[in-house]
Amino acid sequence: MVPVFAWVLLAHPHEAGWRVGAAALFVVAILTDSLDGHLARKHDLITSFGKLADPIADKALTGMAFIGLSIIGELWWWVTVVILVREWGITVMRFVVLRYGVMAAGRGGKLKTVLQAVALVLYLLPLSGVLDVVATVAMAAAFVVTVVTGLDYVRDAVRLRRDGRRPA
Ligand SMILES: O=P(O)(O)OC[C@H](O)CO
Repeated sequence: MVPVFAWVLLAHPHEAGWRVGAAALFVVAILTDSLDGHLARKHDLITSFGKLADPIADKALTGMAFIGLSIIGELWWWVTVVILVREWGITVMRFVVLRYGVMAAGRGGKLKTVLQAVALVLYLLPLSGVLDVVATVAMAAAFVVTVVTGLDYVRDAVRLRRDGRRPA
């Protein structure tokens, strides 16, 4: 679904209908990812693989949205670059500390994904006026929480490595 979303976003970036289509595809994709995790928890099917793979699936989708929005000139590149460095840096770190334990997504990481999703949908939609301001505020909140939770994960990884176990 990520390539289809990217195509719809980039094909006609300044036509309102295509932007609404891109936003709708994004919502379906992110809800599918979240339903997947919900079902795994509900049916007690949580695996170490799922703990590693789920955040990667989220990042593929949100990463494409951030890059696409910067390509079409809707979002500063520096915001996209900082967020991508945080997201993929944490992913690499998860694999580096794997021998000490699986660092699953925490509450902060989940909140960050929700905030990013809300901000991205608002940016994908062809909004104007006060809603444009709401979108900017949502993106600022998502940016701050993304950076802060990234630093939290670094602290957790250092602890995990030092103690040789998963942090509480
Ligand atoms: O911040 P992360 O890397 O834990 O990612 C969080 C996930 O996307 C939540 O499902």
